[in-house]
Amino acid sequence: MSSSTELDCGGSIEWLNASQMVTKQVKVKTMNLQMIRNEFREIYVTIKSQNKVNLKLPLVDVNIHKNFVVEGKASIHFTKDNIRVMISNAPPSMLVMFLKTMFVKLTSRKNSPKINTREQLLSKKPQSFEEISPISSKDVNRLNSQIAKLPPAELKKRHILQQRKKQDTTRKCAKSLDLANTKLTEEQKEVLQAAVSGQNIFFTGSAGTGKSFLLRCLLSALPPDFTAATASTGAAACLIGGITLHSFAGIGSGEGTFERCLELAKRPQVAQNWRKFKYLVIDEISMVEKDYFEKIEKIARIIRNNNDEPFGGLKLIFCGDFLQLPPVVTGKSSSKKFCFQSEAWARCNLRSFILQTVHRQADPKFVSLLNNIRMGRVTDDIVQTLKLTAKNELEKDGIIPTQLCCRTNEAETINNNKLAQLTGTEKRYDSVDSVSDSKTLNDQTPVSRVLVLKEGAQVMLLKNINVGSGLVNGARGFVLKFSPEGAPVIKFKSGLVHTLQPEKWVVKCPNGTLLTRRQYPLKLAWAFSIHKSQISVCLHPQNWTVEAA
Ligand SMILES: Nc1ncnc2c1ncn2[C@@H]1O[C@H](COP(=O)(O)OP(=O)(O)OP(=O)(O)O)[C@@H](O)[C@H]1O
Ligand SMILES: [Mg+2]
Repeated sequence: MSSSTELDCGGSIEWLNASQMVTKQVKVKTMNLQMIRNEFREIYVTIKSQNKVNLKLPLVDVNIHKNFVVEGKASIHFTKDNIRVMISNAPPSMLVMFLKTMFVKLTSRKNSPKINTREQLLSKKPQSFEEISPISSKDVNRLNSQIAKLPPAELKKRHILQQRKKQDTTRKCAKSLDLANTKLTEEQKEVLQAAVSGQNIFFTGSAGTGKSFLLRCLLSALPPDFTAATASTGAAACLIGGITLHSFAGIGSGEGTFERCLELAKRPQVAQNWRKFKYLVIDEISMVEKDYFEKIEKIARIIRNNNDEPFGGLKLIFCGDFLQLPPVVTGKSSSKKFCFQSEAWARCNLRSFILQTVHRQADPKFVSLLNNIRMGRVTDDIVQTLKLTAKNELEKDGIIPTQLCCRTNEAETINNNKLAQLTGTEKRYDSVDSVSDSKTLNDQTPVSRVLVLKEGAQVMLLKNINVGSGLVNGARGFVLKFSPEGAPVIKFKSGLVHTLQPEKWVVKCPNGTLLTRRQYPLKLAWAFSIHKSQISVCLHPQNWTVEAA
């Protein structure tokens, strides 16, 4: 893995003339950028790509564009040499660290005493280049003292700009670049190391041990163009910014004969998908069915023309908890098995990790109770503790516990009945979709095409609007009224009253095109299916009071 002073990526290098026109361009599949310093402590960036490029550019004045850094893209313009390096396919968290280090080193260097050319020529120091050290506390102190020296007006301007930028980024890319800054625990780090070093891994752990959290960190440490980020359900895929395993695999439900499935997978677009990736990530793997798993494993070997390695040599990163959701059983086949029961799973030779620390709940007694139930161990003590909760007050500020149902249509019936019981006028909101009648948008966004509300309707928020004030995915409340413009005004359980605006969801198709849906981020929440609740509220379960159906 690259350090924060080195970056492996793809991209191109452009030579510009005085009017900033590109006079020469070299495109490369892979290149290596590294920050080094010479005997006079001047910083250079080396750019190397096999036989194609070998540059050493002084890091004195650069313009950095980093709007697409979450996608692993950025550009660095070395103004002195008028060379622009277009970076793509960089692991986003590495790219963030690299650019951050470049910024800190550049700023702290600006303050250091300069040695002029004459002094350099006369110097007796032997010529040397060494790797630059990662950001040190010295660099940070230098940077801070420089900021402290700024006049108050400039400081204020910077602060406002920073705040605005922060809000923008949070809204634009919730998948967070801050992941680069977050502290993984030792057990999480071990998984990350194994994955980025190319081992086939499966990591599991009980609810709240940070599986999804770690997976998002992991995805940001892998090259996006070579990583197929998939999940067994649309909603889980949406949470990691990926696509469903079914749309990636391209064999429909996988229920046809193997020959038929192979035929489907050989379609050019699908086959290209199977060939171009290096890593296959599957979240919520427990919901992937055995026969389906076996089929795609064999198909991968055939299409990738590599029969010796599991999945034809793809590096595998599987995540999920087999003690949570099993594969969805449809009417046709009632005896579906877990994918770990397949021969293909054994062939994958996965290194398994079990995350132990629960991050979601702080109460050790509650954690232990949940862990016992997870393993099917329900002692008298646990029964007693749970029975005592029957005395808990269920209704709070007009919000009743959400009922969990085994089937989606059961939950829909409850919600529709409750809505019908309200006497107010119905308000209907149609989503604005980039394509009409899209099954993908219906399956992969948590919001429905048509949302019907009334005053008093119990709802759940489906997007993080403002984490600091508790307006998070999973927060519940009820429709207090409709604003003069017709927008729903929600009173949340926390007491906060907020007028909602339509939000945008973006779904990636297997061919890379993006579909969008704009809708109010709400869903009726008197009842929810267990599958939906698992996926919609996994980020903020503390907002839930749940009553079993
Ligand atoms: N290293 C960490 N530092 C701080 N917070 C963490 C860390 N790891 C996980 N968390 C937090 O713990 C909570 C639970 O994490 P997460 O949703 O990833 O768990 P999970 O294992 O995927 O649970 P589930 O099985 O229910 O899907 C989240 O709020 C997450 O941000
Ligand atoms: Mg999870």
